[in-house]
Amino acid sequence: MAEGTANIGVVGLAAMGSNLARNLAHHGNTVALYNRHYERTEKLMAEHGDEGSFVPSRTVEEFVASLARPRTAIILVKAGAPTDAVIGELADAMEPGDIIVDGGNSYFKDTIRREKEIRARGLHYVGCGVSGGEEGALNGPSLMPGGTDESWRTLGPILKSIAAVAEGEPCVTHIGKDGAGHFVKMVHNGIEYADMQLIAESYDLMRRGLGMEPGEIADVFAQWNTTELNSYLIEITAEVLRQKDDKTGKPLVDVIVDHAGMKGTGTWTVQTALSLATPVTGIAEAVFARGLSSRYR
Ligand SMILES: NC(=O)C1=CN([C@@H]2O[C@H](COP(=O)(O)OP(=O)(O)OC[C@H]3O[C@@H](n4cnc5c(N)ncnc54)[C@H](OP(=O)(O)O)[C@@H]3O)[C@@H](O)[C@H]2O)C=CC1
Ligand SMILES: O=C(CO)[C@H](O)[C@H](O)COP(=O)(O)O
Repeated sequence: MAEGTANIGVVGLAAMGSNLARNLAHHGNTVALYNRHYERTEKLMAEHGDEGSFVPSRTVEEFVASLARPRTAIILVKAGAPTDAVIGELADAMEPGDIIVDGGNSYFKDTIRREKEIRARGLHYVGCGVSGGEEGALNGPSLMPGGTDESWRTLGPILKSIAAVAEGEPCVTHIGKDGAGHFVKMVHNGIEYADMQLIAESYDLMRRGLGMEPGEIADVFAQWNTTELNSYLIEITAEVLRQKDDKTGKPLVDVIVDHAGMKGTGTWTVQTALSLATPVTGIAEAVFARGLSSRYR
């Protein structure tokens, strides 16, 4: 197959993939682009195509041909069957030595299975946790890649070029083989569940226990954000509590339903902890609270 000029590709151009592709382009990478429905690719090119070097494609074959060897493609699509579908298409078009990276929130046991299947075809497979949400994907995520040492040699410099920087160091390290990266991302998300539950319960104590108004509680969170409690979640909690509903003028928090969805990473963390006899009581309570919240409609 012909060799292209892009040193990295992104498959899946929704919120995460489009921002990660832009981040890669901002840091001097030539980025191949592919999405199942071409409209997303067109939108990214129309709105941000002038931000760096992009090579858009309409088909997987065209996408793979636009990559330089070893061809390296990061997938950011829905976890589960969609990820398997995209891996299958890419593996059919790629050649031995090429690298498939799954940046989605895949279950680590799926990653172990996929790594074995892909290795048997002579390709490298890297499950890579991506943390920081859409904002992080654009401006600097924390990255948790697994996979082989060989794939890390190609991928490492690319990931270091786009990662967040803390204390002078890029927030990326080679976590270990096969599913190690997604295992760490799963536990990271479990901790995030517990953190969000702590925030929700602190709000509830102030609101129902002390009878404070959302604006007053926002001030408390904003003050906490100037102390050792400083974090992105505390910062945006203050912002969220200040939002008003356009229609009623009431605090938005009083208008929206108290229903928190979940995609599964917190549940996987607790299931894994149970099987390892490791207590993660705070995370378990957070998962139960999200389950209970699903009764509110
Ligand atoms: N959002 C976030 O804050 C974070 C998300 N993640 C993970 O990153 C991944 C991407 O997240 P996000 O950007 O929110 O996108 P979504 O999880 O909403 O997935 C949408 C993308 O998946 C593609 N897709 C869905 N089904 C298929 C399929 N069968 N075949 C091919 N492509 C398919 C869509 O293509 P099409 O446009 O054609 O429908 C689209 O590009 C997910 O695994 C998510 O869990 C990780 C960290 C943070
Ligand atoms: O991975 C993430 C952050 O790190 C995403 O925000 C993810 O969507 C969170 O999952 P859930 O909806 O289950 O809380």
